[in-house]
Amino acid sequence: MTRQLKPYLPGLLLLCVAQWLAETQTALLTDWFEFLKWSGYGLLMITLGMSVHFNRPFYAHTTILLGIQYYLIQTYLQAPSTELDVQAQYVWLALWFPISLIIVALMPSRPVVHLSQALTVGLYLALLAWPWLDIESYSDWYYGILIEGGLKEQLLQLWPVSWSVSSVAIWIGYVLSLSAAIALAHWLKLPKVLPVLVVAGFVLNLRFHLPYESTLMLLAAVLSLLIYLMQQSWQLVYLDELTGLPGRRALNETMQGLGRKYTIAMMDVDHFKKFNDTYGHDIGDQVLKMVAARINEVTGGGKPFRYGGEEFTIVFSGKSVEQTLAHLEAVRTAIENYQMTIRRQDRPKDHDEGKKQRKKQSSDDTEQVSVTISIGVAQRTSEDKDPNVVLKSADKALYRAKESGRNCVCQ
Ligand SMILES: Nc1nc2c(ncn2[C@@H]2O[C@H](COP(=O)(O)OP(=O)(O)OP(=O)(O)O)[C@@H](O)[C@H]2O)c(=O)[nH]1
Repeated sequence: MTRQLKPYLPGLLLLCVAQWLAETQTALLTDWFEFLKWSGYGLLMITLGMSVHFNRPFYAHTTILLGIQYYLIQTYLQAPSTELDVQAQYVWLALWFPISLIIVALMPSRPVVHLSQALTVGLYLALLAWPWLDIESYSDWYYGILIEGGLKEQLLQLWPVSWSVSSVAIWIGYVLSLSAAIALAHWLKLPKVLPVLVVAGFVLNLRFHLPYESTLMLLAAVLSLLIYLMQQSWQLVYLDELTGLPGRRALNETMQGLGRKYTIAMMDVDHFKKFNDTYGHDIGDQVLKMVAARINEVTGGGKPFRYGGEEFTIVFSGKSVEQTLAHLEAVRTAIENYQMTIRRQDRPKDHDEGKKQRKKQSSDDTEQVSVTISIGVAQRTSEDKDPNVVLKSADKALYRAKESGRNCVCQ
């Protein structure tokens, strides 16, 4: 549970800090208001530039959405909300923001400079345009539906407390958008900043009455965007895409920072070429993910990496070979004992023939497979001080493990 919540923490923490400042530091905020306001626009420009540079359209769109929302709040919504037009615009803007975020999140992934991105901008601007271009007809419509159409009574009946109708509409809109954002971030693996931004919009609307609330929430939201964008760029550079383990670049940097005592283990999946040839490259990929997941569970303070292909490395800082052997044995046996269920490859390609056969052998459709790994391990010595030399010694020990019949640890 805590692992699932962890990605949301940086953004939520920033939102909490912004709320604390809004509650307690009014005098300080008054003195610094102009600076904070223009910093907000500056950070928006930096985030937009970085999103375009790193080809991250989702981040570019959310930065634009935040910027538009902030500009409209500063320009049009500083009047008391008892003014009917202001209230009508406020409700529309409050709902437009999370709806546009969901639209942007659902757009198919295309490069940042692509016609579809311009169309997406057009779509959310069109959604926004009516109340600002034609406020009179929009207000007539808004109040027509709400008051003459009886929607106000219906909405208020839904609510146990006597809130204003705009609060009820915003609550319903935000609860739906937040559920959609969490579902998208979780199941479609969309950026975790999406729910954080919906929460930011929600809190902003709940506490709109506080002075400086919109400026603080903009700063918190845009800083969250920047943090998530940098985190994603870091992952692109350092993490291996298939297995999610740190890759070769991360290994090289870790090796540069090692002290006087450390051990390096090199490991390689046994007969993996044969496995690929028998079951296909896609199932080979699934096996590599399974192997990486077991290696990632290594105990004893080992740091796992994907060295490349079907080779992995574990670095134990501050440990001798003897201190690591039990932990490496545990990884080796965990992989040996792991049974992966795969679909059989010999199913007939022809659809009708396939159906007939599946009836006959419905439970035979799958097959259990397992793989083993060989491990070579070496530690820093007074002769071998360079981590690259230690790595080469571990590689030689791996070769000996292969020669000794595989599925074992050699030093
Ligand atoms: N599916 C898949 N296969 C990979 C990947 N990277 C490397 N391979 C395959 O891994 C296999 C490595 O084969 P070899 O180096 O000949 O070694 P081996 O068959 O494992 O034999 P031993 O190491 O001697 O036990 C090759 O067939 C590569 O195509 C990958 O990312 N995915």
